[in-house]
Amino acid sequence: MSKIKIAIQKSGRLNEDSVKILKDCGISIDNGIDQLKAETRNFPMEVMFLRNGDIPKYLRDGVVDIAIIGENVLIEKGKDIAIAEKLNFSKCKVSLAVPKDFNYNSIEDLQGKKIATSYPNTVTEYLDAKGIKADLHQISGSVEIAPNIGLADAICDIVSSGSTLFKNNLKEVEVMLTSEAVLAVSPKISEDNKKILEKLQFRIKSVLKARNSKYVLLNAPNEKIEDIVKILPGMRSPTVLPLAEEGWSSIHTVIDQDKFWDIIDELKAEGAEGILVCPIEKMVL
Ligand SMILES: Nc1ncnc2c1ncn2[C@@H]1O[C@H](COP(=O)(O)OP(=O)(O)OP(=O)(O)O)[C@@H](O)[C@H]1O
Ligand SMILES: O=P(O)(O)OC[C@H]1O[C@H](OP(=O)(O)OP(=O)(O)O)[C@H](O)[C@@H]1O
Ligand SMILES: [Mg+2]
Repeated sequence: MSKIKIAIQKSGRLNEDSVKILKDCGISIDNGIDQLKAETRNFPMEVMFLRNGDIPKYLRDGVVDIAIIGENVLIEKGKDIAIAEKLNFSKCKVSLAVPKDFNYNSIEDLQGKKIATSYPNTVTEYLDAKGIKADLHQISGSVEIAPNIGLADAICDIVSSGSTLFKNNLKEVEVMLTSEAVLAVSPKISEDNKKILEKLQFRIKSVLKARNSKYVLLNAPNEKIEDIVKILPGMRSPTVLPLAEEGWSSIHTVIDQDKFWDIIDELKAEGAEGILVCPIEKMVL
């Protein structure tokens, strides 16, 4: 039977969440930590542990069928590679930054300047579109230190909390792109493995949907049910069950995590009591 080959990052920012999402999809990896390759239980899959930056080439060559990779890396060196699913973790930006005392007004201020980066294609494309010519200095890490040691006037690198920029006395001046972890697909994937990919994607969608949803139970007087149901954006319509106490009901529904606190305030105002909020493990739609 065919097995799909998936690449995940060997170590670094993406590794833990990549292993976790596979686990939440019911796929456990047999002792992958110090190996480059591991088998999985319960699913026709082989896992390769690779460097994030090398993965686009392995996908292009068909050495692996799919991969969990930072979208920013695909934009930099894998524009020909398709994204099957966005995974909602490792969210970051790729930005241009300059020293805090640089009097920056517009991108024109970078004309002819020296920019240090690990993302030369992304920067070149961004600057070309704005008619700016800069002198790129490609380095593979610790980019934020470049202006302080006189290596560059500006930098382009990943920004998340902004604390690395802050510590190095830099300020973000242009956000070139936003990124998150994605499931990418090799253009050479076989028909058999495409079917396995479909199964995996179905599981991933259920896991992601569940992560973003909460199961809510609450009690309310019967005369308030209609108003409360109007507030609740459930999967279909909420479940309403009578309580042992005459005149009261229990209402059950699923709501988006992001909307949760706003909705809770409205529910309380309508007389809801005993509100319970529970995590959901999987949501099959
Ligand atoms: N501070 C951050 N916050 C959120 N996501 C990040 C952050 N830094 C990096 N990422 C994301 O995680 C990916 C992997 O970053 P990491 O620093 O672990 O590896 P790397 O050194 O870029 O790659 P390699 O695996 O090739 O050594 C990046 O491409 C980006 O998508
Ligand atoms: O805005 P922040 O939250 O500070 O995150 C941004 C930093 O995170 C990444 O580095 P990482 O810590 O992965 O180290 P690395 O350079 O060794 O990859 C990235 O290269 C930035 O330097
Ligand atoms: Mg890094």
